[in-house]
Amino acid sequence: MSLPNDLILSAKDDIAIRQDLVLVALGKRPADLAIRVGRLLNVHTRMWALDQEIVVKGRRIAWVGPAGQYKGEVAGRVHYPDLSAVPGFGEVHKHIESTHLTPEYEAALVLPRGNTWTCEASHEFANVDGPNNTAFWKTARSHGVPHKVFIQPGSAVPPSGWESTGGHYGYEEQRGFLTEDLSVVSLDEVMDWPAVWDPQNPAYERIWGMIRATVEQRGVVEGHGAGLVEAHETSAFAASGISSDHEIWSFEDGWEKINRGIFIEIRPYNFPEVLPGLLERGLPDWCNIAFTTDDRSASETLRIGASDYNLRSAIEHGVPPETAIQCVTLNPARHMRIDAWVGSITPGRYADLVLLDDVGSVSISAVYADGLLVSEGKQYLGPQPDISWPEWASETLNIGRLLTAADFAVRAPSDRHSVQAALLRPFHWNQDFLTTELKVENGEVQRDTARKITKFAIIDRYSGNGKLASMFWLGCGPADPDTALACSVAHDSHNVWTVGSSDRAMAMAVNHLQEIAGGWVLVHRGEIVAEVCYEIGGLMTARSAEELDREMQQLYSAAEKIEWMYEPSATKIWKPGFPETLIFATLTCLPWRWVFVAPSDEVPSGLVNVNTGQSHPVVW
Ligand code: HPA
Ligand SMILES: [Mn+2]
Repeated sequence: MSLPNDLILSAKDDIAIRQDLVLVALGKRPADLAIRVGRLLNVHTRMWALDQEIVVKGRRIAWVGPAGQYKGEVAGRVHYPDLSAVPGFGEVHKHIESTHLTPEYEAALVLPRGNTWTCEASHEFANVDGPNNTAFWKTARSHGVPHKVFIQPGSAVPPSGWESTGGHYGYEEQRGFLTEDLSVVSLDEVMDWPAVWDPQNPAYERIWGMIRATVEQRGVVEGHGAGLVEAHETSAFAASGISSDHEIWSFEDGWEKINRGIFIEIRPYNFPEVLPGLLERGLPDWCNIAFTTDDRSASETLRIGASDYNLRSAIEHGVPPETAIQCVTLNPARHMRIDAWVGSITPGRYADLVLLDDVGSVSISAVYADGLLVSEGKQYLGPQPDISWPEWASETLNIGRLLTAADFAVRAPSDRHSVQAALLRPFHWNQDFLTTELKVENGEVQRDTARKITKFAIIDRYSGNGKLASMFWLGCGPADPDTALACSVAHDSHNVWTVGSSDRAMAMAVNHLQEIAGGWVLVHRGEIVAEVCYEIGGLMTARSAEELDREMQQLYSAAEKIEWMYEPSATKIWKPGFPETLIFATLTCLPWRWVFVAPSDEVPSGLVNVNTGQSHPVVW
């Protein structure tokens, strides 16, 4: 009798799998494997049980209990007497796109680090190709990859009412996604807060349509509540039906939200500000807390780890290991309503185990996912399919023409020797943009490197009409002459951005970016000195983490030869040196106000206030 392959979760297949598991659990049908471990953490009781056996059929757990007591037949047995088994680690909020690897290579990177399932916050790829987003995220799993991706279609598609991208989601789209199969579980981070509270906002109908479709299908509405801390704001955030927040930047932020029923998803770089307060208060119940990655590049993951790093860091901050393990397993699984499939080592769930030789330091000896031994140490042993991604995934930059230096000129009103100019910084969260006076030469407004003022441009990569907007930014970009950096990762619309000390270098960088179908291009003193290919969606590459890291290291070393301008800004993730975090400087969600977007009829200059809808010329 053939069983479904149990890869893409459908209710029909799940029932067939469970009917078989019932008979295996009763010993009436044979099992495939018995994994005997020194001890096993039951995350439902937060207690260890000694000398346990996990009996596996197919990809699932059929039976768990004291070693030797299972009465059915078992085809194979393995025994790890000195290891502690904990459930596979899950990510409740992660943009796999930010690893910049396609899902089959993400799996090879994160499985050895204990991460066996991920709730993919997919507004990134969804803004590149909205119609194919769910198909994209099911492809690797359909090829048998044992890392499970639970798909969260993006509410931020497009991210604000003043942007248009490769996707446009509303009620009908979200209803369709949620009825496809069980792998689509929620609505990705609702983060356009003005579109939630303000009926006058142009995206109000669209956002509430997506929320309604999610509620209708009993999905989870995920949130992004950066800067919403005050009682009325957090009450409104919770009252909307938004169920979580991962933008927890302070203890007060997390405390105000968790006390209003909001599930808090804490990222490791926020641990120092958030965890001590929770521990000092002796928080007795951590079930409404998860630890999660959000965004982490392949290079950073190779350097510090994946979910294992999140767990290790929380333990180092004083969270008891067993409680911390619940925060990366059962808590996020329950929050996302997928705890029937992942989050614990119990019958019916996927056979995902992390075998630790030391719990406190999260030292991983081996990982099982779907009942398969997928890693020993850092060595990935699982399937590595060679997926030939279709053109809708690999040809996604549609600027439509080669650009010239003249395209980047900011022209002054006639007969002016100087103008007033609007300035933004990376992560400029002030009520107003900055203003300054800039010189005019031959009718064009000039940069002022001495005051760290350079030009930043956003190029529409979707319409094919080759439109772009340029303005002046403070405290970022290269000081060296004829130098520019271009990238096709521009959260969350993922147009193309470039920052540079000459219009010629900016045009050169963007034109080469078009040749490599997306990624990074660095031009130094008029020469292309480094490139990194993100050929899938302009966001990811179908290569190993190690291969991508080698290319990133070449970019970093070329960038070290350049003087990068810097001014502190509103967040600690903005640092001196190579401005890699500029990929996040084009966000248009909370807590931004004035933002720079690709030009449109509504916002021809690209400069708009997402709270008020007010736009403004970049010079006057
Ligand atoms: N919030 C909003 N957009 C994003 C994030 C985030 O945490 N990460 C990547 N895009
Ligand atoms: Mn967010």
